[in-house]
This record gives sequence, structure tokens and C-alpha cells, in this order.
Amino acid sequence: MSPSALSPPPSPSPSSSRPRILIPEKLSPEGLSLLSSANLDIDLRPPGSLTPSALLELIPSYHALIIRSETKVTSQVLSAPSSKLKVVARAGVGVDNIDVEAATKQGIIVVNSPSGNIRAAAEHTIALLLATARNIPRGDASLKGGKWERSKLVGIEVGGKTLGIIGLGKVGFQVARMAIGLGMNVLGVDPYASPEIAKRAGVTELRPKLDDEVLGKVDFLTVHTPLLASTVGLLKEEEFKKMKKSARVLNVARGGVYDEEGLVRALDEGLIAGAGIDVFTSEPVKSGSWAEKLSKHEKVVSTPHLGASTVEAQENVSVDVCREVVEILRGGLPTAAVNAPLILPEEYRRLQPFVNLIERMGSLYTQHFGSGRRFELVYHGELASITNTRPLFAALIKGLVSSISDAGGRDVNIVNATLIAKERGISVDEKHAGDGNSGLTYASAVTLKSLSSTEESTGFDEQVIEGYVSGKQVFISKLDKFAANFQPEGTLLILHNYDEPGKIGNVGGVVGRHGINITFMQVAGLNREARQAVVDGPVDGTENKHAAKEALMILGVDGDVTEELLDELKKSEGILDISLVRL
Ligand SMILES: NC(=O)C1=CN([C@@H]2O[C@H](COP(=O)(O)OP(=O)(O)OC[C@H]3O[C@@H](n4cnc5c(N)ncnc54)[C@H](O)[C@@H]3O)[C@@H](O)[C@H]2O)C=CC1
Ligand SMILES: O=C(O)C(=O)COP(=O)(O)O
Repeated sequence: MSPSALSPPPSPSPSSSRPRILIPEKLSPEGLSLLSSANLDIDLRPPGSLTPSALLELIPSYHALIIRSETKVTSQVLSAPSSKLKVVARAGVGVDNIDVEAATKQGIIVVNSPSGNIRAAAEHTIALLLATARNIPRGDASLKGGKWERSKLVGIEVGGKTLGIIGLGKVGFQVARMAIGLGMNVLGVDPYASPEIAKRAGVTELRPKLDDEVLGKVDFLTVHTPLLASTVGLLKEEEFKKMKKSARVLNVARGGVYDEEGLVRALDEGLIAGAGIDVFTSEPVKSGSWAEKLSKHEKVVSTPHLGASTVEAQENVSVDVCREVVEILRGGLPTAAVNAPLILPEEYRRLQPFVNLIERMGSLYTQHFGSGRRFELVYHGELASITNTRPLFAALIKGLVSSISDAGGRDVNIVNATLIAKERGISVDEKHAGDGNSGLTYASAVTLKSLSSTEESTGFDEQVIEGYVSGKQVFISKLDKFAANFQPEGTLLILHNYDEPGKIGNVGGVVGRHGINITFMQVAGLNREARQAVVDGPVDGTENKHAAKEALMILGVDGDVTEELLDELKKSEGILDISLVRL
């Protein structure tokens, strides 16, 4: 009998609850309006109002967390029990206040705004450069204090001076261009920067490492690296000793790149002339700390982490991250994820139906055949030309593991799929079939095949599932050695049986007696190769009179499928095997 769908299975009902977003920091309204128009629930808390323990307690009820630099997103927050958290969005650049590794393990996407506040940070650096050179804050305070002090506040010019920039990334590059505009000579230190880009910015010299020659040469030094193991304490008292006594240092990157104690001592001892500091190791600065001493030092122009605090930058970062959050909560993929491979939105839209198909194929595999370890995933037709198959791989892992475990309480996604596959010993060979459209009814199809025996033998000899997409609907076209054509949705009873008269009536009767409603039924016969194998006969010459009559009966059912029902079906005449699949 040829496969036939008697009636379509029901589609899943949509969830009624709106995703919730916690925002414990100041975020510009431009982004917030994007969240509200996407019908998301926003919980705005005043900056500084949430203690770490309050955050830990609250976090399980939110799907997204949007923060700036004040909130510490620890591994505890990220692995809070019963958490629904899908995304942590940093409305800015630096993610050093987020435990990104812990987020990756939990499958939580971390996004940022990679360039929304770059100009603001660069301009603030230049503001501090000029303020330290010309004693602006001291002049202002002195005048407001009723004094007229001119000779005490003589500054230095920046034009013609040498500025050293450690970290020639996005901010460093802008600082270089602005400084060149002020007539400065710029020297860069960055092991990874491209010499061509540096040259384009007007940087006269690019060094891979901070050395004594650089330290002795610069009149101003500014750091624009992230806070990394290699950049913590990059300059200590020892380095300041090697600088000109007239030199001034700036930090609009992260507190800790200059060792704060070393810098305070260098300023006290007159090893250098001054500093402009926007960022500290404790923010707000802790009472009695070196950060506090530094911020209060008379030779330091200090600002309370204002690098990104411009109206324009805050609009940019707010819009950037809110857009990402909306997309992620809609089930899409981010474009600025810190811990997920980049995928373009149009590419993702194209892959989306196949993501759905492959996840269902993975789940069908595990529930029908048992849990496998080594797989081959073959992309046919137009799909074979896709190079970024990360979402498809992630969908397979999700499908394979989600029906048998909760992946350690984690949601499997593009962020943590590789990690989870590794933890569970699953390997997947992805193949792009060079078969063009030959033999395919649809433009693209996917085959999932086990390369090893399953942990539990299921009695099915060929562990293959093939599927395709038509419009937005997904179909299974091959299961085991049977040619099928059904939508992998809802609860399915898959019976491996001898296709003999009366079978459908018997099975329908048993299912009906147990109060289960059949939503569709389909009989899948042997596919072409399997039929041919029966005609050719077994290699040992023995006869298999039943083989030609083997079939799968696929039932979409509604209601509670009990063990008793499964037992009764298993005992029915001519039933070889049965599996219950929930998709
Ligand atoms: N104060 C504020 O409000 C703001 C601070 N920032 C901070 O500025 C920093 C830089 O931001 P972007 O330029 O966007 O980052 P980026 O990633 O574009 O550039 C960082 C650069 O540092 C270089 N680098 C890394 N390790 C280095 C090392 N050991 N020595 C020398 N160079 C090294 C990298 O090669 C890269 O070119 C970040 O820490 C960020 O958080 C950014 C915006 C605002
Ligand atoms: O973007 C960054 O890295 C910043 O440091 C800006 O921090 P903020 O968002 O102003 O708390």
C-alpha cells in the first residue's frame, strides 16, 4: 500500500505567557520601546537597587536580562534553578562583568553592542587627555572656590607630543584618528592589530609588545584593551618608573589594567605627572581601596565610568541590544553574540524550516530507534550548498538529547550544542551530498543515519530517517526501510507490523477501547531498495515470506497513551515492534 495521510495532525497551541525582561540598570527609552512593541514584559529596576542575592532570587522568572557595567552576572545567577533565562544582553562593549563561560555551558546567549559607544569612549579619552594636559578640573574648582590661580595651573600642549595607544581595536583606532587631528604622533602597541589598518589611522609605529623604548618615548599613554589575564596589571610601579616624569596616563578601558596601587605610588613619588581615569577596580569605588585613593588623588582627573555616557551612545547601545533580545526571544539568532557563532538573519530565515525538521528528526530518532552515538547528517539538493550549518547541527543535538534528558537542566542551542554533544559522546559527520536535485521530489532534503549500533537493540535494521520541507511544513519521507510521508508533530504511535488484511481495524479497535482518539493514520510500505532486496532474496538463499509484507503503521493520537495500551498493541497478531514518539 502506498503511504497516505488520512488527516493532518493538530498544530501545537501557542503559549499565553509573555516573555519577561529584567533591566536593573539605566537604559535609554529608544530600545525599551522596541521591547514593548514586541509585546514583551519589561521590569525596570532603579540602578543599584538589586543586591546580588536579590538578583539571584529574581532571575528564574525572567527570559532576558539587560545590563550595563554595574550588574555582576555570575555563574550562580546563570545557573539558578528553574531558570528560563535565554539571553543576557550587555548594553555596551565590555562583558567582563558576565561569566560568559558559565553562560555558554547553560546555553544562554550573551550579546553586546560592539560599536554603539565607541565614539563616546574615544571622545571621553580625548577629553581626559586635554583635561589632564591643561588642568581643567583644578582650574574650574579653584575658580569656583573664589580663587584666580594662573601661574599654578600652567599646562602642556598636546600637539607635537607622542601618544602611546595600547590596544588598537575599535576605540583605540578612533582615539588614534582624533589624536592625529590634534597634531599628535601616535604609536600603537597591539599584538593582533593589522599594520595596514594602523597605517590607515595614521599610526606611525606599531609594536607587538609594550617595551622600555615605548615607555620612555611617550608623553601620554592610553589603554584600550579588554580586561584579560594578559592585560591585568599591564603597568605597575616598575613600568611607571621607566616613563618620562612629565608623562600622563589615561584609562577609559577597564580598572586594573594599570595596577592602582602602583599608579598612586608613581604619582606620589613624581614618577609621572598625572592621570585621567574613568574606570576603577571597584565601581563605585570602595572606601579605603586603592581605587578610592586614585580617584581622589590631586594629580588625577577622575570620572565615574562616564566613557559611554552620552545621549547618542546610550541610544545606540539600547537599540542594538533590545533588537537582539527581541530577535532571540522570537526564536531567531543574534547578530552580535559574544558566545555564539555569527549567522546572518537572512541565512537563518532560510534555515529555519530545516532547523525545525532536523530537531524533530533527532527526537524521532531517539524515541523510535534508541539513543545513538555516531551519526551522519546528509544535506541534499539546495541545502547542500549551505556552508554555515551550525544551527542545523545544534537542532540535531537538541532533538537527539531532549527527549531522553534535560541536558543537565540546559536548553540545547547553537551556543552550547558542541559542548553538550561532546559531554554525551555524540559525534556527527555532516555531509553535503553532491546529488543536486537528482531523485529528489523537493528542492532540499536531509538524511539522518546512525553509523553505530544503538545502545538498546530495537529490532529495526536500518536506522535512517529522511525528511524534507514543503513551504513551512516539515515531512518525514523515510523511516527505517519504509517510504513514509507524514508530519512529525504531536504524539505518534509507530507500529512495525506485517501488512495483512484487518490490521488497521484491529489496531484502531484497541486504541479506541483505551479512549484514544486517532488524528491521522498512515501505512508506510517498504521503500524501493527494500522491495528490491526482497525480490532478490537473502544472500543465504532462505526464503522470507513475510518480508515483502512488512510495513509501518503511523498513528497520530490524542490522549493519554498508557503502558497497558502499548502492551496490548505489542501482543496483537503480526505486530513486530512499537514505539511511542512525542514531538
Ligand atoms: N569606559 C567606558 O565607558 C568604555 C569602555 N570600553 C572598554 O574599552 C575596551 C576596548 O573596547 P574596543 O576597542 O571596543 O575593543 P576591541 O576588541 O575592538 O579592541 C581591543 C584591542 O585590544 C587588543 N589587545 C588585546 N590584548 C592586548 C594586549 N595584551 N596588549 C595590547 N593590545 C591588546 C586587541 O588586539 C584589540 O585590538 C573594552 O575593555 C571596553 O570594555 C568600551 C566602551 C566604553
Ligand atoms: O561599554 C563598555 O564597555 C562600558 O564600559 C560602558 O559601560 P556602561 O554601560 O556605561 O556602564
